[in-house]
Order: sequence, then C-alpha cells, then structure tokens
Amino acid sequence: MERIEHHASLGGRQEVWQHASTTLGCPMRFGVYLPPAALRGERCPVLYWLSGLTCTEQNFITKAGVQQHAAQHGLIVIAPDTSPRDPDGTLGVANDPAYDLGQGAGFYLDATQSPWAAHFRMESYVVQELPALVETHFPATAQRSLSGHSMGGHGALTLAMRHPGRYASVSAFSPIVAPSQVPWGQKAFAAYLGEDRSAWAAHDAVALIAHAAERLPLLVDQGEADDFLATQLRPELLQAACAAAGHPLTLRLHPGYDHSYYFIASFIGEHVAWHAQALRARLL
Ligand SMILES: N[C@@H](CCC(=O)N[C@@H](CSC=O)C(=O)NCC(=O)O)C(=O)O
Repeated sequence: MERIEHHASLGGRQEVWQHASTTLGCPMRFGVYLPPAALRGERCPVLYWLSGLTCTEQNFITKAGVQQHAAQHGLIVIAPDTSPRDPDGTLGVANDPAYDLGQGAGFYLDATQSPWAAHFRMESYVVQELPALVETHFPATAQRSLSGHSMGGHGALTLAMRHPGRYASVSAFSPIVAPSQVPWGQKAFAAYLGEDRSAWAAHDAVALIAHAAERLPLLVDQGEADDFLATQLRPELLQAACAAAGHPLTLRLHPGYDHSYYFIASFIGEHVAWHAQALRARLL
C-alpha cells in the first residue's frame, strides 16, 4: 500500500492510496476520507461510493463535497476506481475504445467472458478485497454502507441486494436501474456476461427486487433534466418493481437537475445523513 495523496480537509484528511489488487491483477487506486473522529483514534463506520462511467477515484472526492458531511457524521468514505486499469499496456487488461466498455466501465460485476474475465472482477474487489484492506489499514469498523452514481448507482443497488446483511444501508444517484433493458447495460452485459440473457438478471436491480432476501430500504435521487433519464436510467421501472414486491423505496425526482456532480453535491449531505443513521443503529 502506498499513499500517493494527502490533504487536510474539514478537520480530517482526504487521502488517495494505491495497492496491488490480487482480485483484479493490477494496481488500484482509491480515495479515503478520514473524518476528525478517525484522526483522534476512534474507529468509524464506512461509506463506500461507486462512481460512474469514465470516472476514476478522483471524480467523487474532488466534486461532490462529501467531506464536510462525512466529518460531521464521523464516517470514513472510500471511493475506488471504476475498473481495473493498465495505463502502460503491460498487464494484459482488456479495453475498448468506447467510453462505456472496458477500463472506466467495470459495471461492478465479475466478468465471465473472454477477454474480460481475467481482470474485470469489480464485484469481488468492492465486496471482499477492498473492505478487508480498509478494515486492516484504517480505523474502520465492519459497519458498511453503499452509494453510487449512474453505473455506480447500479453497482450500489445490485451489490446490496446480492450480499444481504453486508450493508447497513444503500442509496443511489441517477442509477441505471434495469441494465438488461437499456443500451449501456445491454452492451456491457453482453460483453462481460455473454449473450445468454439468463445470466443478466442476477446483476439487474429491477430483476433482483422481486426475490430480494433482505428488504433494505432504497433512497434514490434523480434529476428530471438528466439527458440519460428516458434512455438509460428509467427510474419508473424501479418504482414499479418495488411496488410489486413491497420493497421500501424513497424515489425523489428533482426538477432542473442534470446528471452531473452538481446534482450529487446538492443532495450528498442528505445521503450521508441517511447512511449515518443506519450505521449508528447497527452499532447499538
Ligand atoms: N458521453 C459521456 C458519458 C460520461 C458520463 O456522463 N459519465 C458520468 C457517469 S455516466 C454513468 O455511469 C460521470 O460521472 N462523469 C464524470 C464527471 O465527473 O462528471 C462522456 O464520455 O463524457
């Protein structure tokens, strides 16, 4: 583990670390915000943030303004990169010239198809390797929450449902709720999971809702001026699936807000407070 950035922030510290990921077979970077409580030596619960297409570990930590809220609520925030990477082209990590496949577009699943399966194992990385690392190297408890944006919102919803009991709470901004039914998801799933659609449902939030083993309440914020709303995101499908299954959902539609980090920054404080409340309840 190597610390490659550190900045004092809101009485705590924003850091970026790099490590050799055994799951992904490449170096990986992640952002860590340590709140003032952690710097005082207290063990703090952890909010994991999953970013969207084209993002690295930098987008969320530099644009969302999460630090002030994490400092206030005493949460560590972990923001990993969105896929395995191979900047020098020496590790054999597959890629695609399009922005919505390959490096920067890991979709938070373990690929089963060539040439992706060797390195594209973001579900195992986010759910297993990263928390084990975080809970060993930082003053973190094993209480975890999950949030994300767009492709990362899909990751947050599906990983929480695929790993019942592992997360105290889950939320999402502008998530891809039904990847099997929209172009971003169909392209990625065909590449990573193969053309047989029977394998797709296990990674599709709308498909998972019906049989979810845990009815963890969902908090979803969506901008109504989001250019991707009708084509890629389709929150009405999540609303219908939750209503049919009796799954608790708070879906908030915000007039005028787009898909950008300006939207995320406007509501991230409410998401952090939501997670902090659930994490506190788990600590009791
Ligand atoms: N065509 C665009 C698409 C990239 C984009 O909008 N990425 C979003 C996430 S979209 C869903 O996962 C994002 O978070 N971008 C980074 C940011 O800092 O805003 C393009 O290639 O630009």
